[in-house]
Amino acid sequence: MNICCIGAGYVGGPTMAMIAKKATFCKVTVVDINQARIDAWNSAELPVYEPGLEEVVRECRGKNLFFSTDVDQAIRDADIIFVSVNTPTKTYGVGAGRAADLRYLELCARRIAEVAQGDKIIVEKSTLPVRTAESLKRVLHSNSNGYRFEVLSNPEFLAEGTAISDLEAPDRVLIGGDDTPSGQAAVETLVKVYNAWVPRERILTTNLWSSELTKLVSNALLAQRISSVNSISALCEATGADIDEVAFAAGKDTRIGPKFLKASVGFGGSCFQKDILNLVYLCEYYGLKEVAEYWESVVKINDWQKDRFVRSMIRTMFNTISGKKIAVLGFAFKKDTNDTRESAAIRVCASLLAEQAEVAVYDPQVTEKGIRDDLVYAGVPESQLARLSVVDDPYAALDQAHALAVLTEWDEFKSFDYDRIFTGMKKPAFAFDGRNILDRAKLREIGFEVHAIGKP
Ligand SMILES: NC(=O)c1ccc[n+]([C@@H]2O[C@H](COP(=O)([O-])OP(=O)(O)OC[C@H]3O[C@@H](n4cnc5c(N)ncnc54)[C@H](O)[C@@H]3O)[C@@H](O)[C@H]2O)c1
Ligand SMILES: O=c1ccn([C@@H]2O[C@H](COP(=O)(O)OP(=O)(O)O[C@H]3O[C@H](CO)[C@@H](O)[C@H](O)[C@H]3O)[C@@H](O)[C@H]2O)c(=O)[nH]1
Repeated sequence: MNICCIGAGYVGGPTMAMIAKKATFCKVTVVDINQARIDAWNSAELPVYEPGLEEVVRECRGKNLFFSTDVDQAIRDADIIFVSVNTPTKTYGVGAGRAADLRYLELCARRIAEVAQGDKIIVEKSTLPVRTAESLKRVLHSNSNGYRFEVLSNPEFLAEGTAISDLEAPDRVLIGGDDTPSGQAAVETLVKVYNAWVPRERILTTNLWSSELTKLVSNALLAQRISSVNSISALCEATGADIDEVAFAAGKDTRIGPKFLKASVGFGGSCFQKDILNLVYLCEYYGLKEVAEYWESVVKINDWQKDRFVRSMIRTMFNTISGKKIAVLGFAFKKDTNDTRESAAIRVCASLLAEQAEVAVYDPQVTEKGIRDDLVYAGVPESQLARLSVVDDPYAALDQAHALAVLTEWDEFKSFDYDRIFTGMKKPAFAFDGRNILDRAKLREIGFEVHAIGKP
């Protein structure tokens, strides 16, 4: 079976690598218009950092896994075409700041219709608004040369940093298709691919719209848990309760469950905010104002939590951080990834720079260019960026700093030499733990003044 995936990003690359590894009867070609990205996939330095990914790619690349910029040829050769292009929040026109920008997806559909020389199964891998499959079918069939295109929805649930284990043993694979004989046949073809390693009972099949909506709802529910626990973290700080104790005890109720209740400086990542705003836009479109407001509050609490963290830093440091050096530990939106999209660190660093702090960032995986680009995109002016430094050595970031702020939960931060760090810092030495990973008792013993999320 020939599989093509359009879009060699965080999802397309790892997902197709896993299909190539497990469904060895498939030849998988991942294509992209970004030459640099494809070159990187074909090199020793993959464009995506994921534990375990390199091994899978090394095992399959050149055998049944290929990366190419020849989009047309890959489309022509394929029986199944996954579309895994970016679907960012629209920044212009109607729905700006909320709706999903579907222009890349539509371009793919038009290209497929134009160059295909046979019937194809088209799989929506990107996260999309409900009923996108309908538009996709119209674009495909209005431009086809008489060939049939069966459209399926197969949203991806992998989380970054754990992509390989998530793909290897997914909680579920979801496939939505039309309730017609040809639609169901297409669903069965895709089921066969996943069933090469995923037990059949974990492969759920639904109609197209349920599948598309489930993806948005899953992310909304996950993000809602974080905003819920973050909102309570503020109440904990006010009352003397401890958010980790509260979340642990509440999560012991099997109806609530223990996962995704970790208070933090705020959730980030390319998906949660984008997908909730997409859901909000859909609700507004269908006239469901109250439902839209309900879900939008999840994003509002998240922004409030990031701002609350910065306000607390400023208040604690005698109401001014102007000219003070602040060491920021971690810029990625979570550990074990080099991805910074919507990372809480962006808003926090932008605010610190606006307050005229000297910000020194250390992240084990994110490049200086990535960090500067993010801050420029966030609107930080050049004059303020002059006060930003990005260093490879965490101890250099911390030397002579007035405060440290943990913004990503990288494991290595736990084992730093805090005695040495304390000696090199200005006094009082402040530690603001936006991830609750530091050993507060030990740091206090050393002499730090420690502030954590939702802690007395
Ligand atoms: N990142 C995640 O963890 C994750 C998880 C689940 C779902 N998703 C969803 O998957 C989709 C892709 O996300 P991503 O993080 O992989 O995005 P990405 O930006 O990393 O990758 C998308 C790729 O598509 C390419 N592309 C765009 N238009 C193209 C075209 N016309 N022809 C060929 N290539 C084209 C881009 O060059 C880019 O390399 C999004 O809808 C996202 O919401 C992402
Ligand atoms: O208890 C928690 C759990 C997560 N986070 C933060 O939430 C964000 C998102 O984390 P996570 O969900 O682990 O990573 P993503 O890669 O964004 O994955 C989410 O978004 C993907 C894209 O749609 C989905 O496929 C995944 O199922 C969904 O978990 C990160 O900033 C985390 O630090 C918390 O603050 N507290």
